[in-house]
Amino acid sequence: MPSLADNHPASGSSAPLHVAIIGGGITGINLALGLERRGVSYTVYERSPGLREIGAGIGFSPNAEEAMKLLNPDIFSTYKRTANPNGEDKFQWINGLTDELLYSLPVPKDGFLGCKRSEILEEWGKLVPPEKIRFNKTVQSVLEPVDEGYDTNAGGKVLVKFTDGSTEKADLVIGCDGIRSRLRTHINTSLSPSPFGPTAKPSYTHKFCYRALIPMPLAVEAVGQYRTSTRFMYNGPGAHIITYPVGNNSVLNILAVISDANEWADEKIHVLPGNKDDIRQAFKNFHPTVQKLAELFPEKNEAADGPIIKWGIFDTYDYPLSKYFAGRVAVAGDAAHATGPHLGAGGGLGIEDALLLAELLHKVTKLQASDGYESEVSVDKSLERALCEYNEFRYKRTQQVVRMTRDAVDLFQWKDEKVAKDGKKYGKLVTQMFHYVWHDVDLKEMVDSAKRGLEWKVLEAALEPYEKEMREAMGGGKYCEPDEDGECIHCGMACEDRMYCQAD
Ligand SMILES: Cc1cc2nc3c(=O)[nH]c(=O)nc-3n(C[C@H](O)[C@H](O)[C@H](O)COP(=O)(O)OP(=O)(O)OC[C@H]3O[C@@H](n4cnc5c(N)ncnc54)[C@H](O)[C@@H]3O)c2cc1C
Repeated sequence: MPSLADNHPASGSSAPLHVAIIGGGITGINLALGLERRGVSYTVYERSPGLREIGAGIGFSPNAEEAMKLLNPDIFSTYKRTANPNGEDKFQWINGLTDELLYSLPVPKDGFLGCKRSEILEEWGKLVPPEKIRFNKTVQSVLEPVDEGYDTNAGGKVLVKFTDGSTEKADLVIGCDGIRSRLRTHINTSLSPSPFGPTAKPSYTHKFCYRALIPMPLAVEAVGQYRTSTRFMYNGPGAHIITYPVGNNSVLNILAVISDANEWADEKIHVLPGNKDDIRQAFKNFHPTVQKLAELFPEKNEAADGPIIKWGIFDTYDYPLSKYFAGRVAVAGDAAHATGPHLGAGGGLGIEDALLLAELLHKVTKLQASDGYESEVSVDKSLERALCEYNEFRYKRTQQVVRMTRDAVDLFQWKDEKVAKDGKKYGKLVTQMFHYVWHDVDLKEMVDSAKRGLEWKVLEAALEPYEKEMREAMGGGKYCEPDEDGECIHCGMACEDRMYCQAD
């Protein structure tokens, strides 16, 4: 099937707008590669000295795979090259107390593959031309023409200020700067009066996790060949473990998620020194298979010669943004809608966001270059309309996934024990949730509808001055006001239909 990306040149043509992408994580790099493919000018600003991801696994769901194909076929082929082949095309849940199969959900053929995070990001990063990504650039603030302190010499562009004192200009700034996004704060403040005060902040979900990549021979010794060959989740009261192989079956990715009645010690830091005893304690009443998996976690963080890391799971459920943009600043990925990991959806949603943004921005450049009325609309007005479409098509779905992810972890961790242990009821719920993430969006339809909406909105904006002129030429720009007999009370003309009043 032809890809949307097939319609675009493999980069090159100079475009009349420039986009600043803040953050070189999964979302930022996918967006960069989508714009690259469509010849839209951009620069990525990343605060780290290089593209960095932690040593853990990630699985990309079928919707994410589809979005990759449509964004840029090179994204998809790189993913396929890096991803681990499925042992079996299914996702299997085990009752963690009895070690019996609870439910098995088919995944599309060769789909929902696991990768090493560091590897996939590094490989995608190689596809971005080096001159288009700037490292060691931490955004401090952004200023738009309406903001106090805006430098009027900046020609109406958005100013991006960095902590090193430097400044850059762009027509549009897209914050792909993750769960603790500065750009989200900027938008929320700009959208005043905001229902959530000055920060639409992430909050602690009362779950924390431990993550590790275990050498495969050790994992096989613990739980056997089959259980390490494909994706499994072990559910139980207050905790669950998920495992799947990555790195061409060289390591087993393992994630233990544990419920926590306490508050998180410091909301500004999402990782804290951990202790393997947390894991032992959480799974002490589970089946020996799960206890063996729990034992696979290291006692120490060897690389840092320190304690293992405990990750707080935060999301934007309690304090969401009310809109994903303000003026010419937008957010995408976790910056817009951070979600827990339990449906394996966050990364994929960021890639879907990137697809829509890339397509809409490309459309703006095409409208600007057209010889129709649309080209008379300024770039900034067209961009604001593009962001309206982006918000319209992304807000509902992404917020729904944030909510559903909280329900999913409750299900995995036996909030309702009866349902959690009943394979039929459990299967129905879990299928609904995963299918919502995987299939509830037709990405091509989303892109086409949003582009049609943009075209219409830009045309309306283009015709506005002509309409005004015409109204004025036809009598002051007021419509007739009919009396009971259908005659205008001002000019006396018959006016069953709306028409311009001829009175002076
Ligand atoms: C335990 C766990 C397991 C998960 N498993 C899955 C899974 O299997 N599948 C899935 O799809 N999702 C999964 N997710 C979610 C997924 O990891 C995230 O949704 C995804 O990484 C978000 O990518 P992002 O690019 O939006 O943000 P990030 O990855 O957070 O990237 C943000 C980037 O912005 C940079 N940055 C931040 N602030 C600034 C600044 N001021 N200036 C410049 N740069 C800045 C950062 O350095 C970083 O590089 C999981 C999450 C967790 C916690």
